[in-house]
Amino acid sequence: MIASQVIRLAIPRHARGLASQVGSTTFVPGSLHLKTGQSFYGRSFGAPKSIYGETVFSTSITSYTESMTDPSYRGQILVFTTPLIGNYGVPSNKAPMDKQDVGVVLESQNIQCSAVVVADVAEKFSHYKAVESLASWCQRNDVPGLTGVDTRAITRLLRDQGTTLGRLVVGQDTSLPAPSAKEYWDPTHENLVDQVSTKKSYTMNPTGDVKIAVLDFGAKANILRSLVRRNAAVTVLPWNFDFNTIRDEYDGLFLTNGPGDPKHCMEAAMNLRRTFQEWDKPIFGICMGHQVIGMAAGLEAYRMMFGNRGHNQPVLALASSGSIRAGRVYVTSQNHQYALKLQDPFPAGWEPFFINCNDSSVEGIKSTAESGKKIWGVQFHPESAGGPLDTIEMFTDFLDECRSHRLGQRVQTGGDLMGAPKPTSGMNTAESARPISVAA
Ligand SMILES: NC(=O)CC[C@H](N)C(=O)O
Repeated sequence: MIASQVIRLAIPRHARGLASQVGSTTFVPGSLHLKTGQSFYGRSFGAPKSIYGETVFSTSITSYTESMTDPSYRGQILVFTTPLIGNYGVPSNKAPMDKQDVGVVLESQNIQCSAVVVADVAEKFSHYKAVESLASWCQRNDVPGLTGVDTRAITRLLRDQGTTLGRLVVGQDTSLPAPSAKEYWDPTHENLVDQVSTKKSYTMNPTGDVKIAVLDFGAKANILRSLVRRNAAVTVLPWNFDFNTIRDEYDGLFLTNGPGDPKHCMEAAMNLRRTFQEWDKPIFGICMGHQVIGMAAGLEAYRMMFGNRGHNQPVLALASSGSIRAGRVYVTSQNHQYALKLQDPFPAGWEPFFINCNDSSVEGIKSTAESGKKIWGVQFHPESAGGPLDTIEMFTDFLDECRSHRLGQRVQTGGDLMGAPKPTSGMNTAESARPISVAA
């Protein structure tokens, strides 16, 4: 790659000077510099501030509001491949906290990504629930945006060279030279989970009929909502809380999504390994939660080239369990940069559950029937928000197993986890498990 390569694509004339007027909106120039030397020039919107971040792309067509509030995008400059973004505006983010809702409409209180890059930001928006434009929402959240750039070119670069550190530059700063390679901030060096996880535990829907503890690595609201709406009493705990100290009070354990490199969550994986050994109630994890389950099981997590971000990722089920049938393809919502390594053989007591149809990466793992455990991890997001709901019933499956365990009953509805024999010695023990490790 040529270090000083500059790609000037469709640079609107007004983007080269200071603030200028288009219609009723004032635009200031903005640009995106990549550590690999490429620069893209356009117009800024939202907060007038320059920031560093990890530049990633998402192929989602809708749900920019849900993606931008997903805490797993923390530290990232999010490039949307869909050209027109903002056309349905932004809704009010207030919701009740009750048996149906968890206090927010979107995936968290605020925008979580560092910045957004779009080909064409909608100046006008229209939706019956919209209360403001994308630009004004970004401004209020102190998040900069860049528009008027060729997001196809940026995406092709990121696809070919992998996720790349970037700097989004706004206003006067656009006349400064691009940063040198060593000036780029790398969010993966930070424990981003610690920044977004709750600091204090709290409970939602306390009268629910099944008690679920949630380790919060940066929970999307729709995960909590999906549990609450199925009448679970949900206690959310900080990511590094040792669940073993309170586990007898709960019917199940859930591990959420979360930002950054899973190796920052080793402490949680070590705690969880003990839980596997000493507790036989159901455990379910999504995305970061799935990676932590995998590391605790002795699998390795590695960094993918550009990850999977979008709401159209096909996964093939390799095993049947609950509502999931082996051999079926499910379309899923995803946002991840890391994945568990497919290894042969899998650690004792574990098997692959899903595989990605595009890149063959591991999309899910589960405890084997022989292990007697009820543990599932999925790399994708069954709760969607946004995206398809093909796998939403996995929440029902999990809570059914928790209720069934609680009642000491067997659920006779088929699927290899249903009615599995009681725990034996099939699961990894501290001695047999591989060391917890993360590939560079
Ligand atoms: N959505 C998530 O939980 C992402 C997990 C992890 N941060 C990754 O990028 O792979």
